[in-house]
Amino acid sequence: MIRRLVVKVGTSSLTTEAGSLRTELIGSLAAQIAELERSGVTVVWVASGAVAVGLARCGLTRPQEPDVLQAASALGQVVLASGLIEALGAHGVLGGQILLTSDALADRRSYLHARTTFEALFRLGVVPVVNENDAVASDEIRFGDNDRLAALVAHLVGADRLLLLTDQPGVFAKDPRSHPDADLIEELTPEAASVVTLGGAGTMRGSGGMSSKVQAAEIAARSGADCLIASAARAEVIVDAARGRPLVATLVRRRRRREPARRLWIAYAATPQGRVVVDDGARDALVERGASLLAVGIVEVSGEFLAGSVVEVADRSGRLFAKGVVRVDSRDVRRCRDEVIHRDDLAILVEGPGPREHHADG
Ligand SMILES: Nc1ncnc2c1ncn2[C@@H]1O[C@H](COP(=O)(O)OP(=O)(O)O)[C@@H](O)[C@H]1O
Ligand SMILES: N[C@@H](CCC(=O)OP(=O)(O)O)C(=O)O
Repeated sequence: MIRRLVVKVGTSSLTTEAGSLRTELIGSLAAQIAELERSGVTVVWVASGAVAVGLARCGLTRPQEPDVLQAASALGQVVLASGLIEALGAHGVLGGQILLTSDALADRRSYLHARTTFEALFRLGVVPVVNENDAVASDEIRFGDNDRLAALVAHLVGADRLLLLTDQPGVFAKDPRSHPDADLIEELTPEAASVVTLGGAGTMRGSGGMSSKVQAAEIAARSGADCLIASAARAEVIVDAARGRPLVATLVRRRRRREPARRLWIAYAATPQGRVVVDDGARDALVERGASLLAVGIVEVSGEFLAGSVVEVADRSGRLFAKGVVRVDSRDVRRCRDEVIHRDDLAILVEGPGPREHHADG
């Protein structure tokens, strides 16, 4: 039995084509969350649909300019959160809303603040209903999709499991909408992932599609949580996923070690402002030995960035293998005598025996 669960339900499940809430499904999800809460499992409910609901209220459909989508979220979020909180209330559970932006988790201080608030809500027996703060998030700092947000929240609260509920029973070898005979992938190992083709969002309303769920599962796995991708419509899906009962779904197993939240943010939430290309020696030092990046190993710098920005790190063949926070402006990189990226600010994106095994959680 797990202790903490983050459940994320997508727009395609929570809203109808016409952009209203699916109240019956929401009621059933709320009943399951209430059942788990009563049996001592702490649940966070990440819910999408603010934009879809808001657009419908204005008589609009996607696609729209970003500012219109942000404005739509302002209309839709209150409806979405009230619908969910009311549904929880019908089962005797309190719900409270938390709206997050990626910089809230990037900055150490606000990360700790957010964590403290989640913990206080848990102590009060309140289920946090979470979404991105779409109305104020700028393009640069947006998570962009709630799958990733849910994975970073799973890390923040130390969840043992992340459950991504959508309109499909899991990840298929190909998009089941265009390939109805595609096989369901029961466990997404790196080998299995190599045969999967991920299409875009299934509906006009959903945004992330299956590829953002697979990326989110990877973040969860790296932060110590198993991830299940399953159908929101399957009866008792949340309860069965929490209790480890048999379930048609796609599982991505957790890795042995949790990574620090800041490094997960660098790897997955931050928008890179530039790129450095390094030689093979520097690549090996970073990946195999967990070293910091020194100027001597850098062969090319592209983009203009300031100290403190996140940049991509690629090898000579152009393969992106890390991201990190630079300590110098782009024009000073070559002259830098200290670390250009300190090892603590570096996220390695490829498998290797290196730094990830050595760092405690942040
Ligand atoms: N390989 C795949 N396996 C399963 N679904 C896929 C795959 N590739 C693309 N999809 C699409 O992803 C959709 C789910 O993503 P999305 O619409 O963003 O859902 P949500 O709103 O629940 O986040 C599915 O309806 C499906 O059409
Ligand atoms: N924050 C947005 C959700 C964006 C999103 O990730 O949607 P989905 O792919 O349906 O989970 C909203 O509430 O409309």
